[in-house]
Amino acid sequence: MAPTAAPFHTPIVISGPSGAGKSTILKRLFDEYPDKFGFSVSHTTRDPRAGEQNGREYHFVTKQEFQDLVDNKGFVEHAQFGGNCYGTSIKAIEDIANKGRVCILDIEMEGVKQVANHPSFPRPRFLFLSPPSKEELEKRLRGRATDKEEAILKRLKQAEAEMDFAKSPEAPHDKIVVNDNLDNAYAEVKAFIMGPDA
Ligand SMILES: Nc1ncnc2c1ncn2[C@@H]1O[C@H](COP(=O)(O)OP(=O)(O)OP(=O)(O)O)[C@@H](O)[C@H]1O
Repeated sequence: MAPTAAPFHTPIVISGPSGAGKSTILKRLFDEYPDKFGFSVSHTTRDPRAGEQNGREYHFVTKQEFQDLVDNKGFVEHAQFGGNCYGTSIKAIEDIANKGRVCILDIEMEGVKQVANHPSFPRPRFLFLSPPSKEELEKRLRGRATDKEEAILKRLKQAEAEMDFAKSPEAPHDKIVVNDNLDNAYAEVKAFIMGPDA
């Protein structure tokens, strides 16, 4: 009898404005299903901080190594923040799938576009988490109390771009969940993520 192939788990891309509730909902999902999901380990050109281990928090690479991966189309998405490069490699996603887990990618709008347009990477499933309104998003960002005023205003401006993109015809999302009531939003996200082949 032919050996049975391990079930293939299509990765899930979750995006949405900062403050929409992605971390809150993913934490709940990982707590409920501790062995089912995984985040891929990203590459970065920034230096490791104390306590960080290569291959655990990040794959720490040189600028040249990073560029080689870019040139070889080894990243599904990559970007620069604060002078350092960050990217999600195909191999890092496969590493999660090879453990029999569903890879969850929590990425922002530009990354979503890159994943959707990648020349060889199979299309993942795209989920967009939306706040109920701009006013509520602002309330939550302020309530979270992790950012200074300037950062909050920047996040709100970026949120508008994310929301406009989600409504545009080029958006790849298979599902949009509005995070109004947390329990309802969690149930909807869970239903999307668990089916059809998770
Ligand atoms: N349905 C909800 N009702 C009320 N508050 C919520 C709801 N969902 C999340 N929150 C709160 O909103 C704030 C933002 O949520 P969270 O940090 O999960 O957002 P995020 O999308 O992960 O943002 P970032 O992309 O910046 O990490 C948190 O303080 C969280 O507790």
